[in-house]
Amino acid sequence: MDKRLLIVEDDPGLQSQMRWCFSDNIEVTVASDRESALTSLRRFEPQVVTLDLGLPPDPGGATEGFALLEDIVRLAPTTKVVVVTGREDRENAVKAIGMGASDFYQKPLDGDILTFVVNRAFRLAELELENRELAQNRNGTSIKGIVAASPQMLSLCRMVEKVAPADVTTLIIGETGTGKELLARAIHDMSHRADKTFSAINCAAIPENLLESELFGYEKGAFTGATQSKKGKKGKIEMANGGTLFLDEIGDMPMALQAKLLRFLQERVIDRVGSVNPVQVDVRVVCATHRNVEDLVASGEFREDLYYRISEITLDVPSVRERDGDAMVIAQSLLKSLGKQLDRPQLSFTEDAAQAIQSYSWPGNVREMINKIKRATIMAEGKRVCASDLQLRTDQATLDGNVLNLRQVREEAERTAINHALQTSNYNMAQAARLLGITRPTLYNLTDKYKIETSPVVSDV
Ligand SMILES: Nc1ncnc2c1ncn2[C@@H]1O[C@H](COP(=O)(O)OP(=O)(O)OP(=O)(O)O)[C@@H](O)[C@H]1O
Repeated sequence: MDKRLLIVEDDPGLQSQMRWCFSDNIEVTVASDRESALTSLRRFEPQVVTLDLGLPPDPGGATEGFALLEDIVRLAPTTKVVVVTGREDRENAVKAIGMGASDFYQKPLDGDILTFVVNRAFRLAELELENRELAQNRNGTSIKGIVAASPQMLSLCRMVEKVAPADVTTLIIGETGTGKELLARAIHDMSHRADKTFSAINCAAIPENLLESELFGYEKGAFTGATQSKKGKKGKIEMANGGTLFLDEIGDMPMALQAKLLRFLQERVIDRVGSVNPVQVDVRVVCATHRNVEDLVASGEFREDLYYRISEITLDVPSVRERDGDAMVIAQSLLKSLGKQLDRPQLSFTEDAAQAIQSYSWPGNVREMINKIKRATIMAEGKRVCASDLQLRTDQATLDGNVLNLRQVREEAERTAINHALQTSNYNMAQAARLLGITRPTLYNLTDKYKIETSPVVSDV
């Protein structure tokens, strides 16, 4: 920091004495009255001002000095003002501090003490500047894996940073692909449990009859006849002991298991399947769902008491279309990382591609972006990804002169919807079927009929 000091002093003798107190690394300017002091303040922007309160036209009083102090605090609030008063003038010194001066110095002049006080003011100004710069630079987020620039997402990230160290049960809600699991991991990584296990289970992906033993484990001999039961096995809850348990798609948890989970959350003990000896477990629970849990409670599909237990804190992750400017920022970052991964590091978006990215509604959020940009990275010719490489067309086939009949329109619509559901659900057939409102076998029939790929083009990012 270039140090600049303004000395406001009307006595020419004192002015030059004060000048001599400061080493060469401080640029010193002197002013004798309020007007010239304000001119210097504007021109040199000193970090520190020493201000003699007794200025003309009231050199015996302090009115002009106080008026100037008020001006400085108003015009340059970060400037540190050291008020210089007479020996017996404690009262005015205290008043000046109350008005915003950072320190005071009492005459007669003692070079060592004045230098000490002024250097301390410079140090304070420097620390405050560093602090402001740090605060300003926090326009991104330090959460690993999260690319965000929108105020909506940045404020959510700040919340995550606050929630993480507190051992509260947290519910993360938001549309599919918005980053709920990423945030759950961030909560774990930023908590005091970070060096212990993060154990995740997707309640929608595991058949109901297996979910209980997956979660709670089972005791030796629990399932008569089953070979694996000879040994017994710890469930995900026990495996997370000391760490964090992430229950994804909690809204899909079967009713019977909801009661058992509630008991665990209340008493922090679990009963393995086939066991009568409860096991004490210390885990932090983070849940996520893309479903509206309040609606599920209203329709009787989710226990109200469990809902209150899991949502001590609720984090609502905005969809990509609700984040101002994030679609483009995330797309650029994905193009860079996928380009590197797929050996096409020079790729950039054309203007029409950028336009398409910003106007598309991204119903599958970041996961859909990954799939679309991965495809475009592979398909792009030359060094530019254009809108057609992204395949963001939303226009439906209509009965114009180019369409044969209603069956063709219907098939086209079905094909588009299925592709969309598969990409949105990251090719999870059960989830895609649910999105489409059909059964899994029907979805398989349709993907066979339309020869639609049931797995992504290349492996995940
Ligand atoms: N802000 C982001 N920046 C970069 N990548 C992101 C961001 N948000 C999510 N992702 C990536 O998008 C993909 C989907 O994220 P994640 O699995 O956390 O979403 P989700 O909300 O849990 O989805 P679902 O509800 O379908 O389980 C992951 O590969 C994740 O790394």
